[in-house]
Amino acid sequence: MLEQKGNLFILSGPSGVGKGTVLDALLKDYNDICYSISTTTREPRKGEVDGEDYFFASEDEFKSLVKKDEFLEWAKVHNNYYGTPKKYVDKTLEAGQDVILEIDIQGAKQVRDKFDGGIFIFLAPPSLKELESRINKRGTETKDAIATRLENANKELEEKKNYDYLVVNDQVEDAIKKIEAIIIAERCRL
Ligand SMILES: Nc1ncnc2c1ncn2[C@@H]1O[C@H](COP(=O)(O)OP(=O)(O)OP(=O)(O)O)[C@@H](O)[C@H]1O
Ligand SMILES: Nc1nc2c(ncn2[C@@H]2O[C@H](COP(=O)(O)O)[C@@H](O)[C@H]2O)c(=O)[nH]1
Repeated sequence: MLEQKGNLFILSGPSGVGKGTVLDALLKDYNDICYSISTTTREPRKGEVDGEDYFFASEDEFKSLVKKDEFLEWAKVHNNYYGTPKKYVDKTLEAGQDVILEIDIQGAKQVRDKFDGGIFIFLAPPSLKELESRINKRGTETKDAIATRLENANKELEEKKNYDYLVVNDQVEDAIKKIEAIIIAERCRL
């Protein structure tokens, strides 16, 4: 068979919809898809590990990486900076391995503009009420931060029309199955 580059999958959707939950479960089944660890200026949450969940950086460090053009995309999301390290993505795809990004909607837009052939999956909540309940239940944000995330979610949901696939995260297991089906189908694409 001819040497082939890997596929770039982009999983996006509003905060609290369950991107992390779905992706963690998916990656347990798929050890041949590489998760790109983002850099962020957000404070680590309890239990989060530097270099596993995120590369945690100061705002100065982040801005210096932006200046050096180290990010495939970056954005200010809910008052913190987040970016996808470019070198990791390039080198992994070149090696023929698939990569998945879990990023916000602004970042996904940048990848769409810059990268040819990405596969964009929008993860949507069954309702805004359910989204609010999930963020509240997670309990990792302050009241103000939750309000910002929900306000942003209203606008973000309008973006789903620009994606290749729409997956509603009602039951985690069903959402995982649908994303697995997308990955398999894309791997068979001629
Ligand atoms: N299908 C589901 N049904 C009920 N609860 C869910 C479902 N999917 C995820 N959750 C819960 O919703 C909360 C938010 O999920 P998660 O942290 O994965 O969202 P996220 O989209 O990654 O958020 P963020 O963008 O803020 O990082 C978690 O407490 C998670 O357990
Ligand atoms: N544009 C980017 N968005 C990213 C990246 N990594 C994560 N994210 C998104 O940020 C929000 C908040 O995440 P949280 O961990 O603080 O809850 C969420 O929508 C993530 O998908 C990135 O590299 N670029």
